[in-house]
Amino acid sequence: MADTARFPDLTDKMDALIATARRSFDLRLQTNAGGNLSVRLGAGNAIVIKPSGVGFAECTRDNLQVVLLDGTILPSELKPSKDLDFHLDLYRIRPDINAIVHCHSPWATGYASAGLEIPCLTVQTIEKIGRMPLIALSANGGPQTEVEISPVFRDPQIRAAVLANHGTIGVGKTLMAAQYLAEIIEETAHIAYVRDTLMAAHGRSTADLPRYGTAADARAAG
Ligand SMILES: O=C(CO)[C@@H](O)[C@@H](O)COP(=O)(O)O
Repeated sequence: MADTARFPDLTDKMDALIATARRSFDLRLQTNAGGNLSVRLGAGNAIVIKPSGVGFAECTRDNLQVVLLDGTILPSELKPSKDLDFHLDLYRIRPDINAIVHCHSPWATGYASAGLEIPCLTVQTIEKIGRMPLIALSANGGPQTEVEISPVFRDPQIRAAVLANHGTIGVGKTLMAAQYLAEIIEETAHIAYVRDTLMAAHGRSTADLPRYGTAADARAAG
């Protein structure tokens, strides 16, 4: 494990990442060895990231990877996540991002596989997320990389996105903030499916729905 002299918060950030990964696994946002998550170290120029091929429930202080923002991988028996490059690029272009949770949560990935952007249809989702763009697969039809992901997150308002046929990304100032977004994305996809199914069954259209927004919207409307 990299030395704590160089990164005094290393152990704390590793333990936070392990706890976040376990929470995702326990909530079934991510099973098997898919998905990945990372957190920026206090020094600012390095991150801790899940090792490639290791499941969220199997992350330990010994297998987590430390990588500098310039791409230098600190010595380890394992390799960092296959998605390392998009994680690093997001930290470089968005100083406000200190944590990233990427998972293949089923309801959201179902929407993403249907080519549908998940509607931010609850007041909480409007308030916490605002909009979660659907990001297309890479030009060769493979998983999205920083080429597709970074341009979307250059908008400082974007804190969540859905990857077509792949999964979701939540970013935040802390791992818990990013994790909460991963949970809200999944919950919103499930709620949207229930709403759309019930409306179709009752012959209703979204035109029948009331205008709504956040409490701030309501106050502003007077
Ligand atoms: O789905 C994808 C492809 O990028 C990844 O999230 C998934 O395979 C996990 O890869 P890693 O174990 O992080 O290397």
